[in-house]
Amino acid sequence: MSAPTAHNGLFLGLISGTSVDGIDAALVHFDDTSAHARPTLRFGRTYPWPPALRERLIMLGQEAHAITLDELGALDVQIGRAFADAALHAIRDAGLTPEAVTAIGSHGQTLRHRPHGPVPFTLQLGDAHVIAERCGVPVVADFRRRDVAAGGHGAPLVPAFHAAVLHDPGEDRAVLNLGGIANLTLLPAQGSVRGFDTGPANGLLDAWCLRHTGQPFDAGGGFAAQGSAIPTLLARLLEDPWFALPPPKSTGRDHFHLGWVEAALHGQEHPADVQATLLHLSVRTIVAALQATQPHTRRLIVCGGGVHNPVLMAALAEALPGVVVEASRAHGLDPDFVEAMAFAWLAREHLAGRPGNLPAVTGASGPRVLGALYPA
Ligand SMILES: Nc1ncnc2c1ncn2[C@@H]1O[C@H](COP(=O)(O)OP(=O)(O)OP(=O)(O)O)[C@@H](O)[C@H]1O
Ligand SMILES: CC(=O)N[C@H]1[C@@H]2OC[C@@H](O2)[C@@H](O)[C@@H]1O[C@H](C)C(=O)O
Repeated sequence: MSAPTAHNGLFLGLISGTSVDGIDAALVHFDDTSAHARPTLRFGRTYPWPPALRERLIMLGQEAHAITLDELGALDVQIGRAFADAALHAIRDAGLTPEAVTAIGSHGQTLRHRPHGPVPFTLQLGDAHVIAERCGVPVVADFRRRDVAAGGHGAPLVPAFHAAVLHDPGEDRAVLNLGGIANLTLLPAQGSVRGFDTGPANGLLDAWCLRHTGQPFDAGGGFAAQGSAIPTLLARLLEDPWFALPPPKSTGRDHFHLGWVEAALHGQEHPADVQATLLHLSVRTIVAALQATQPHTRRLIVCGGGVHNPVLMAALAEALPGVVVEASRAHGLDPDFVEAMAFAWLAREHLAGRPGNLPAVTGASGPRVLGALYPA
């Protein structure tokens, strides 16, 4: 079989994000071979995790849960199988066969993200050999570690894709991903792209909501709307020194988890008020970061699951008078599949031999081709 090239058109992006809410699959067509080719989402769907595997992943992501080497090895394969199943379903559900797909870009599942310290690392599992074997399609995977090896955070990676498809020379824009963690991409009309994580978003909202209502997420923001933010709690949470760090910066659920919230509670708080406080924590940290880094932003383009939370979206718009706050759909990008599309794009950049990272975003010492190729 000949090696895949960036000249072929259809790529499949796969990711499970920090919310572990499902495996997003996006079949993306690119209209030419350049990095700025227009991507079209041909098919996007989120496939559920096997419930026991999801439960274990959430538990492992929350705090310092111990894991044996045996379990780690098995998890890598189990996640790889779940990703392969999602890929095969997506290809079939789109009415295609694997031969139609040039390559799969698989992010895998982040289990730990520790880009600081004497031995910086980031760990995504989901054995790409298993995906290539089961799908019969070349896979590009392990996108973050080369950037970390080059002194970067290995995250966020999606700003390069945002820049390729959403930059407008006529206005200062920003793109906000409201995932488990929130991250911003700054797209000034002129000047270089920047991007960084701003802190927790849906991850904490989901965890608190599950504990107090039994529901996996706060559908429509109804639970938060029953309460009011508690100013003293909000102030205590904002004291976390991570928020004051300058970019480049990235974080994960191993930092912002339920234990982190509990450490700031007195115990008398009404659960709905805590939910509202966590929602406003996301808004405050996003808005503060945007105002500090690109104060003249005209348009904030929002993607990620948080666009479906009207309470969160309204609070953001209210905190940003003069800024157009809109979901990415207004720009032809389904907000639920922007990240998966980005990993389809990153696979394509790998095959083209082009760097996928932006050193100004991740802090890496230079541009690097990201990921490794696992042949079909
Ligand atoms: N109808 C809704 N109402 C409120 N929140 C919603 C709704 N639909 C989705 N969400 C939120 O979006 C989350 C999923 O978002 P998304 O898939 O963007 O996260 P992720 O990709 O896992 O995170 P990350 O970008 O940090 O990796 C859900 O866990 C939930 O909190
Ligand atoms: C280590 C890791 O998985 N980070 C995620 C997480 O989820 C959102 C934010 O934190 C972002 O930094 C990143 O994901 C997206 C896909 C990115 O790399 O741009």
